[in-house]
Amino acid sequence: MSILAFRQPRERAVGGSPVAATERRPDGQGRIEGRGLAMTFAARSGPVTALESLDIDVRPGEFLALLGPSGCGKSTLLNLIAGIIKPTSGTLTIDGAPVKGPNPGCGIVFQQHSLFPWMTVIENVAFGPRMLGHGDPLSTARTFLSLVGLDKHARAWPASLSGGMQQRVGIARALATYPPVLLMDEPFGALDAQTRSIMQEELLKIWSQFHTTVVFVTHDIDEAIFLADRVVVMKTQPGGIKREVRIDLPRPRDAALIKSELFNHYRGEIFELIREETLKVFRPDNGH
Ligand SMILES: Nc1ncnc2c1ncn2[C@@H]1O[C@H](COP(=O)(O)OP(=O)(O)OP(=O)(O)O)[C@@H](O)[C@H]1O
Repeated sequence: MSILAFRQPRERAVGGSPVAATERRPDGQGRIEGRGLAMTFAARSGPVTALESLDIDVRPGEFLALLGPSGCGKSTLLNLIAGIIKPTSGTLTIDGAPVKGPNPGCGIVFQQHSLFPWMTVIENVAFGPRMLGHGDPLSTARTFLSLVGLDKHARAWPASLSGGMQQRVGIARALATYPPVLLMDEPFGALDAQTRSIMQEELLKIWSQFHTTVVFVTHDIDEAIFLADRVVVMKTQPGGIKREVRIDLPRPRDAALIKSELFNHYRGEIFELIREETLKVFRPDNGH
């Protein structure tokens, strides 16, 4: 599949107005549907119900952020979508096909750089296309390294790159198989504030070319608002969805947006939602 097939498909940011997420993905792929999802872990101290009765729909090409207090099940939900773990009950499909295990239709980027240290940067990015038997893995890898601005570092070892550069390689690697879904678990959590802000803008630029469906886990309210079409705030004990907040900020977005009145409004609303849930953990008898 050509990289051009996904280039700026139908987004017309006329007057900066947002476009419906359903229009974004020309091939209509990347739809995630979860119904009645529950996940109970058998921990040493007894069963831990991480998620219960969770329904989720993510539209093709949508950018969804998951926010919530620590332990509310964000990573668990991401791992279910990735097929890394199986739900205790409920159904989960991607483009109508049940998720039965890890599938190449999901690219994954974790917080800690998960590059293979024994492979050069370009070999890391070529790994997925090679495993899937795609035409010319090295040429694909070069294309994606160029997309994240690291083509000059193709022959470098991962350890010689900064944290931000390693995460860019991680994004290139995750996208190099053209997955309809990109799952990101606090990918910028270990970066300093400035690098993080630039990485967020870079991610949106890349996304504007592919419109891969993104599910992005973060603890950072500003990051979630800046990136997402929709922020899902999760609740604790057991984990589920508390509220969804649609982010009607114009695209394309740049860092100046975080000073706007509307951004501030979303920040306040989401802060209160998360605070309510966090208080339940710290003051369980308080009735909050
Ligand atoms: N493999 C596991 N075995 C036992 N319990 C687990 C396992 N994985 C997660 N849990 C528990 O499930 C709950 C949800 O964990 P999860 O990591 O999904 O939360 P989270 O919202 O991603 O947290 P954080 O924001 O701190 O990363 C927690 O109580 C956690 O201890």
